[in-house]
Amino acid sequence: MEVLSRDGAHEKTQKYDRISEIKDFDELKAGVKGLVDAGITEVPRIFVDHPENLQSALASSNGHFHVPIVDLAEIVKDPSRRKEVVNEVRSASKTWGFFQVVNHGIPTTVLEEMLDGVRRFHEQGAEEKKRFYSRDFTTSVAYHSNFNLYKTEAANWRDTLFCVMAPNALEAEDLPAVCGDIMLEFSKRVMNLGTTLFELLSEALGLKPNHLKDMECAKGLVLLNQYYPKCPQPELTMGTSRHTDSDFLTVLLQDHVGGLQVLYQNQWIDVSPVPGALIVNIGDLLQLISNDIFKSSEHRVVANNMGPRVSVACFFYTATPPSPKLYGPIKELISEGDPPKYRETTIMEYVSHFSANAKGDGTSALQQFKL
Ligand SMILES: O=C(O)CCC(=O)C(=O)O
Ligand SMILES: [Fe+2]
Repeated sequence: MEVLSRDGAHEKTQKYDRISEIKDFDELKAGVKGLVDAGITEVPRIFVDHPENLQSALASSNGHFHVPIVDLAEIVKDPSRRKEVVNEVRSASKTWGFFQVVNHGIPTTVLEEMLDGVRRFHEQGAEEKKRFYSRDFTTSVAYHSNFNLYKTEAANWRDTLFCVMAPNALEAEDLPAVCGDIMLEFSKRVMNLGTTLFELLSEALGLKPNHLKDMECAKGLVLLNQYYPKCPQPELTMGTSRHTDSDFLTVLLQDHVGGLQVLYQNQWIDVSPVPGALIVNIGDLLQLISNDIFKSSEHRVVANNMGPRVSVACFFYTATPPSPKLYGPIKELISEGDPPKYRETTIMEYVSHFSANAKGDGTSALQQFKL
């Protein structure tokens, strides 16, 4: 018998044939939802996380801190308020890397119908979903559980429907029938909101309103339609392990269940559901091009036994087809006193490093691009 290392992680992976259990799970093509539907009452060991991750998950959320809320109606009603809104966006993007937006122009009915559509997709028959099951991220539509299933030490209690909505327009018939129409409607509106957000973020960096848009930050949109089934032992696993987002910017729609947390001043703070609001967070690529002025913050989702929980993470970046553009710290933000902190990269190169490192332990791929 192999002598086990004292390192708990190693010990855990050596005690059983983890890869073959992962394969068995993956080959069912029914996700975590499939396990729950099959009536499991215990979390299978491929999902069981390290005690240190779970302990801090339970001891979280200090009521002193709240993610900032930015009211976008101000800039429509009274253009003279724009400067104050830009200041709020700057301050939130530098410190939290997260804020919520209200009065963002997307009707609540569209948000609710989108969440319902994602729920319908994940709750339809297993056979229907299986047709979309894939780990090929160069396709436009793929359903799977845990994009990094074969890399992490603990799988997450989550299934995902991945859809590349822009720059190449999809037709309703390319998308799952139960949610295609609402995805197209929702994406169109999120693209419009993205334009407004990138204008505000450009101004917050002291640049012309079109700067980030002209760099094609708002050109590509990927939807990660997340489904977190009710978990029989939420104290043993995570919904989404700690991570930063690899994109420029994420607009996140969450339902009423809660469980999203952001790391702020070394504490996990709940990003509580606010009816009708959308969450906005800075991704790694925006941290890179802003030369660390904006912060891509770690966040995670705890598992729950109230579920299911549904969310839609809208990633702004051009993933498919890959953009040949090189991205580095923006020239206008660089001076003798503020030299570039990162080397240039393409989105594809960055995302490849990110995925290779997506082990669920919060290690940032940005470090590898530091000068
Ligand atoms: O489900 C959520 O609220 C967050 C998901 C997330 O962080 C992601 O997809 O990157
Ligand atoms: Fe995320």
